[in-house]
Amino acid sequence: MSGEQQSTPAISDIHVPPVAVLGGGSFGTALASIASTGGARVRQWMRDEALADNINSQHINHRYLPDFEIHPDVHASTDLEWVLEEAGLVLIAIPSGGFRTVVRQAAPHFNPNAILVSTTKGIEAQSFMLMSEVLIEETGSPHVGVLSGPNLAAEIARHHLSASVVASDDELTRSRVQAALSCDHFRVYASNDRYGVEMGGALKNIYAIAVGMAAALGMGENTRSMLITRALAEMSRFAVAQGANPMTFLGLAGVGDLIVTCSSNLSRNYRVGYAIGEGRSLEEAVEALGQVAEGVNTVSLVVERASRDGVYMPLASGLYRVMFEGATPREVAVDLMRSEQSSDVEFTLPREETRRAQEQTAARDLSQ
Ligand SMILES: NC(=O)C1=CN([C@@H]2O[C@H](COP(=O)(O)OP(=O)(O)OC[C@H]3O[C@@H](n4cnc5c(N)ncnc54)[C@H](O)[C@@H]3O)[C@@H](O)[C@H]2O)C=CC1
Ligand SMILES: O=C(CO)COP(=O)(O)O
Repeated sequence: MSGEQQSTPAISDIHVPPVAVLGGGSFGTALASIASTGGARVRQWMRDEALADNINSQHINHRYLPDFEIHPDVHASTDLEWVLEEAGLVLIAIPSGGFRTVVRQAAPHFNPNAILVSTTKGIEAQSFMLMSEVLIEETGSPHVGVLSGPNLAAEIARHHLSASVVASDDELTRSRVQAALSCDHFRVYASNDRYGVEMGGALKNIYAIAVGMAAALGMGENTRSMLITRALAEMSRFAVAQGANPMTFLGLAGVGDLIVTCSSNLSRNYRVGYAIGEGRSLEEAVEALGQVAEGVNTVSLVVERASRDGVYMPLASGLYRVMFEGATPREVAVDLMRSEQSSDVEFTLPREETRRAQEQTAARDLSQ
């Protein structure tokens, strides 16, 4: 051995393969630009030829991110085979409703060792599968991950400092994504709780609708804070019952994403909730949006699953009643305020203990 000191390999030493982004919406476009800024060769697939031409000639996605200049090295195309040619990292930003169809179409063109990453925050309706599970089922790849975090596309596009989480049990997937997507305005943290990270991204959309609704009804910051915090309790209760690690909800893909989506008018889910709170029907709210708001479908799927599994989810159930059963937001708010007074952090004081203490106190009072 020579006497020279070996330096520790840094993330900048990791090879960044050509990147393919599937999806021509706001998030796919923001991610393509980040990867290009980081130095990767980037091709972006979309089904709309005019939009692809637009991106290539003017470097603007007029339909989904009109005020933002895309990195000039991003090449858009409707030719899936060309986009996937040589791609070592594939980022999939297709809404959950079309995700499996696109993956099935793309699968024959994936390179055998390509890293496949879902950035979609939704649940498949028929199967209740998360998108990384769909990816594994469709491809059998060992290099599957998810990217999720507080990542409003329009803010990323404006180069506001942002961070996300790559989650995978495959180390190679985590480090390649960190290397490909890190740049001066974007950081990527790693997690091995793929299920928890992905569940966090899907569930927070439900609560963004609820908080948007409360904002439209003129409720204040105490209300917002109560809703966000109880939402965190509720979503982690549900996700843990399905197999997630509760600690994941303390991170960017849990509380981080919940805060941003419940606080910003840039969130489409928040905007749908706001429109309903102003008195619009769900159909009107979704049509006026013209983009995907995953929470609209997620709420039905989660409420049904929670009822099957006996998971207590008063906020999601109340929202479901407003969105699909004609209850008014005010009725639901009153019901929620009068419902069981439970424990704050269930991981320290279980709900059952609070209930038992209340029953014992009531029994003692009755006997006096
Ligand atoms: N926009 C954002 O700030 C963020 C979005 N996401 C997630 O990314 C996913 C995609 O969202 P966005 O890009 O924001 O949506 P978007 O509404 O801006 O665009 C959706 C894109 O997907 C395309 N698409 C829909 N169905 C398709 C199909 N069957 N085949 C081919 N293309 C299809 C549309 O043509 C459009 O280009 C969603 O699950 C969302 O939750 C995640 C983080 C941030
Ligand atoms: O996931 C997001 C931010 O992290 C985007 O939220 P919306 O889909 O509600 O716009």
